[in-house]
Amino acid sequence: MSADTDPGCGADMDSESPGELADLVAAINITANRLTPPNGHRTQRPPLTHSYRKMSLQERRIARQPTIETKRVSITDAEDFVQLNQYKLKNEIGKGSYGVVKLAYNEDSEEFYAMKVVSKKKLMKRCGFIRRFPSQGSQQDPYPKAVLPLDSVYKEIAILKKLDHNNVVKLVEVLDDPHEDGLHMAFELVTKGPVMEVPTDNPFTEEQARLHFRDVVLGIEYLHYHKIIHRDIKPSNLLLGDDGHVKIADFGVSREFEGTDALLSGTAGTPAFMAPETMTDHEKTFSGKASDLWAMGITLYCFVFGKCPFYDEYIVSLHTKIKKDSVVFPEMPTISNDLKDLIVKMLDKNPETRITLPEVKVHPWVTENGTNPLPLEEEHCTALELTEEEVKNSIKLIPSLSTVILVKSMLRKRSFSNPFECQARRAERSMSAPGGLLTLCIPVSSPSESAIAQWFSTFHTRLDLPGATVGTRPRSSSNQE
Ligand SMILES: Nc1ncnc2c1ncn2[C@@H]1O[C@H](COP(=O)(O)OP(=O)(O)OP(=O)(O)O)[C@@H](O)[C@H]1O
Repeated sequence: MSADTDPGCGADMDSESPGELADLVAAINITANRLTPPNGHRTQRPPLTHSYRKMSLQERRIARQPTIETKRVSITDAEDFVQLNQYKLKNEIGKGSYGVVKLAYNEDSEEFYAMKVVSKKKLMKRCGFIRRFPSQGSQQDPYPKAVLPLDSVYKEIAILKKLDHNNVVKLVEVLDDPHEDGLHMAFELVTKGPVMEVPTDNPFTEEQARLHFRDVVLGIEYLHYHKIIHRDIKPSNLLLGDDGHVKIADFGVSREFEGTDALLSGTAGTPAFMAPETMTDHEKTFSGKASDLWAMGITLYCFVFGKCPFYDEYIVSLHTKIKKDSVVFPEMPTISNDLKDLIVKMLDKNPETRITLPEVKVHPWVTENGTNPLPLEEEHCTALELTEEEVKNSIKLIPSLSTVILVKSMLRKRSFSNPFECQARRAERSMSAPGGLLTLCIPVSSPSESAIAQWFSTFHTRLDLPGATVGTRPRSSSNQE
């Protein structure tokens, strides 16, 4: 939704509703057993517990597949879908300011995705129109390059490609054929859609709000750690997955920064969620991190009251309220003093004294007085590691063709000698450096490929001896010794 046209407190989903989307996905009879149960309604969320959070943190340690970039696209229209390479595009499930989002079935992976479809021509026209009518007397380009709509989509793609976190939506594939108008972005499907439509008469309980807010905190910590300011945090950009976890979406106005924080200027995002310091004149810079924290505070308020704390249908009056008015807590529903304390600290008009993310993480409301701490930054933000299971099954992770050739050769020759080394070199080395040569004889009757590879990988990593040569003998000869 565009920042210029809507203060952002209204619901902006006019396509399939979240419950309908889950039903729709489940109803499509292709891979029913792999999909969301038909009753994907909000009230059916699985209970979230602390151990659940621990489990998914371990799960996410497995690195995701990198985003695929496809430059050749074939599009054919069928009766009730459009075939786009391996994707069948079906119903529209959402609308953004730059295009629509469709449910897409990938015939290769047999999974559903959310396909954002953008018309490059329309985006170019939009900026062309603005370029033809510069504001009167202005010497400056009224639409600086960084915010050209098409550029901002490519910027969004560049950012999304780098991200791999449980609480951030994943961009799976970008299909961008220079000869086609449509730019397609396949995202993982987050079946329940926006976590909340604002305004609503059914806000979350404090417990529900805490669960979702903690996900947002982790997602934002990950983004800030990777030097990205989201700039448009609001409930409609927080998508709820089948597993009850929230994922941050829509990086259309995000910014990358260098150093410890972004020094931003100008307005971006959704007016009702914008921090007071962002509404000053354009030359003044402000902290990107602090502005994300403000938007998180407004979001938390929406979670428990179902409406924004500052609202006016006129942008100028809205800005005045955001800059001048104090936060008012309605009598109903009543919320705890800890939660009030957190919201007030997040909605501190002064970005210098506003609560920071590390402080939010240890706030008593967030941690339930320290009984439910959030993981440390290094536990969920740093580069992904192998899980114990992956190390155990290292045969599945053979990374290079040369390793595969090595194992195959060992199987064929029943020898652990290096197949890439020529006979002569091997002989030369064994003659010249007999002391450095280690020959191991192990009994092998009929080793399986995986057994040899597993043994080899364990042996290889433990031994770590340059020039070590490993040989095998048939069991019979070994038995004779
Ligand atoms: N990965 C996804 N899974 C499920 N639904 C999605 C997904 N991504 C987007 N949607 C749906 O499509 C809608 C539009 O998303 P999109 O990101 O295009 O627009 P937006 O959030 O309104 O942002 P903007 O207009 O600022 O680009 C979302 O509100 C959501 O309902």
